[in-house]
Amino acid sequence: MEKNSTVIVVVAVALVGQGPRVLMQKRPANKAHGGLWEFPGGKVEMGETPESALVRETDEELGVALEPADLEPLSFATQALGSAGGSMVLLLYRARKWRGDPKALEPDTEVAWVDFSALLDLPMPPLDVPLAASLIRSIEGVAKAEGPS
Ligand SMILES: Nc1nc2c([nH]c(=O)n2[C@@H]2O[C@H](COP(=O)(O)OP(=O)(O)OP(=O)(O)O)[C@@H](O)[C@H]2O)c(=O)[nH]1
Repeated sequence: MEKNSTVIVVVAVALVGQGPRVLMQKRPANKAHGGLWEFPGGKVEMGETPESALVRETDEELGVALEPADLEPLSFATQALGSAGGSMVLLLYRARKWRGDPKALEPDTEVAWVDFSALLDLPMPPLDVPLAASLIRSIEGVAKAEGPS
């Protein structure tokens, strides 16, 4: 049987604030990965670039305005979609600048600022665990490069 070669591209962003801390979003109970905490974002739609999809998703979900130039590619993770084939690729960006105070605008979602020290204790979808670890390492790398304060 011919395998499905569809690749679903999902984009997500780590909004990083002082602390450091990161904005996480709780998924609606009735959706895939319901009740788990993830990075805000969603699927890239036809005609969009990954960056324009993220600008749209963060506007819709959080009411924040991101500039594509402020999106730093950070890491990615992939997952097979099941026996029919196909896969999902999750691209994680990092942003330190945005306009607006993030709020949970979608029904049945929550947002929370999470200290990096507590991030890996959150219940997250499986793909987010290595991505969260990459995020923590990236900030530790910045702290080392900048030297003791
Ligand atoms: N946004 C986002 N989605 C993630 C993350 N980790 C992860 O496994 N996913 C999965 O990627 C998929 C993204 O779908 P979504 O439902 O958020 O996308 P969307 O906003 O375009 O939704 P829709 O298809 O319901 O309209 C979901 O299966 C979601 O569970 C993450 O950190 N952020």
